[in-house]
Amino acid sequence: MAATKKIVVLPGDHIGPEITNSAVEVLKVVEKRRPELKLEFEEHKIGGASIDAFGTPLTDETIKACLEADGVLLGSVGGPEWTDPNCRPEQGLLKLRKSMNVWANLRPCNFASESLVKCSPLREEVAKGVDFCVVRELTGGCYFGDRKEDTGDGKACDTWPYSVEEVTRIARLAAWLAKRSNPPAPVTMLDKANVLASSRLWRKTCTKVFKEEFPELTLNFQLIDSAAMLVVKSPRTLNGVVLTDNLFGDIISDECSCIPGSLGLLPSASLSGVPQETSEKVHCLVEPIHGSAPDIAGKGIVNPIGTILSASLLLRWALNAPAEAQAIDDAVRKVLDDKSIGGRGLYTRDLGGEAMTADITKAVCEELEKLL
Ligand SMILES: NC(=O)C1=CN([C@@H]2O[C@H](COP(=O)(O)OP(=O)(O)OC[C@H]3O[C@@H](n4cnc5c(N)ncnc54)[C@H](O)[C@@H]3O)[C@@H](O)[C@H]2O)C=CC1
Ligand SMILES: CC(C)CC(=O)C(=O)O
Ligand SMILES: [Mg+2]
Repeated sequence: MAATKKIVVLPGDHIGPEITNSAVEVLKVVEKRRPELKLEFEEHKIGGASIDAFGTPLTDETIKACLEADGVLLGSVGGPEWTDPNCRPEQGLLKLRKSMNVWANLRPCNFASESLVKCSPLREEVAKGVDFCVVRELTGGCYFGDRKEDTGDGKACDTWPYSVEEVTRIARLAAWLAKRSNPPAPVTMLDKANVLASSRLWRKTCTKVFKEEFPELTLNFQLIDSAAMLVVKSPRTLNGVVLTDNLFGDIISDECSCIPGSLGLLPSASLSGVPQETSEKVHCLVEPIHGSAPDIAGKGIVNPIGTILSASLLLRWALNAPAEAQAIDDAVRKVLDDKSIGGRGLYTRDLGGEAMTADITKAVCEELEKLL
């Protein structure tokens, strides 16, 4: 009999439940067509929903469930209604990442379908062929450094700590990813080494790791401000692996989402190690890269593709089911390429179309049924 895999689902706030519902529907199709992959879904609260129910953005019970699970699927947290700086929805997500020790956040940026090139605000010849993966350090840096709130003295402060150990492990993971490509992909590290001490530690550590352990790989350095310019001017120069810290990775990946056309398209997977490289349990948390989009919540118009592709990453990284993950990617591509709808694919409003969240989800499920 197939061993049941437990997936913890954390819908979160605003559009969170809409997008996790879509991804769970898609995963249920996989389960239906692959009886050897038995999935059990267990839902918990996080963020504002948890504050409202329990007075805290993340309970110990939810952390325990996530640590015991085979994988965690998160929607999004946050919203303007939670205003207490000492009890914010986002603190729940940061605490979850730290508790699961998921220090590596992989954010692939490419075209889920080549037909999307025409949705890019960039000219076609600039946008086409973009294919890189942002490897963002996720449990260090200024999101986790000591901070001081303004307590009425008109002063606030955030700190930006990194250790050689934290940089070494993410550098090795980026190199491991780069080596999986044929030919091996170049790695571009983004930092602010002309100003920040933590960035200089990153450069020194990455240079050492690549020179001593991966001399066959190319490691380029790019300052983060000019990298932000390259993302819109010549994004293919970043093709390969883009290695960067927590804050820079957060910001640049939202900018990168404009290349394929919408923040709603891009998935992410956060890992506590490389599953193929260790016998220890690797925790895996998947989520779209966007936030809780309060401006469009509850209208049925959210683009669910970033979350559906996150479910694909869950199959790939947490459940060792690469063929099923590929089938989801292929189903998404078919839906985006479906010319039967006004001759231009099935798109939600963020991509200039009229499809509802439910239309996209249903179409992906139907295509997936045919593929599996
Ligand atoms: N991982 C998480 O849970 C994250 C949570 N947040 C939180 O989300 C809240 C809103 O933040 P914003 O800055 O507005 O960022 P956001 O990512 O929620 O939205 C930015 C813009 O993109 C649009 N958008 C986002 N996802 C979309 C989708 N799937 N389909 C169509 N359009 C989409 C929104 O409608 C909005 O206009 C804040 O409380 C923030 O802290 C922000 C980023 C990540
Ligand atoms: C804690 C967050 C809301 C961080 C964020 O914006 C992200 O991970 O994309
Ligand atoms: Mg973000």
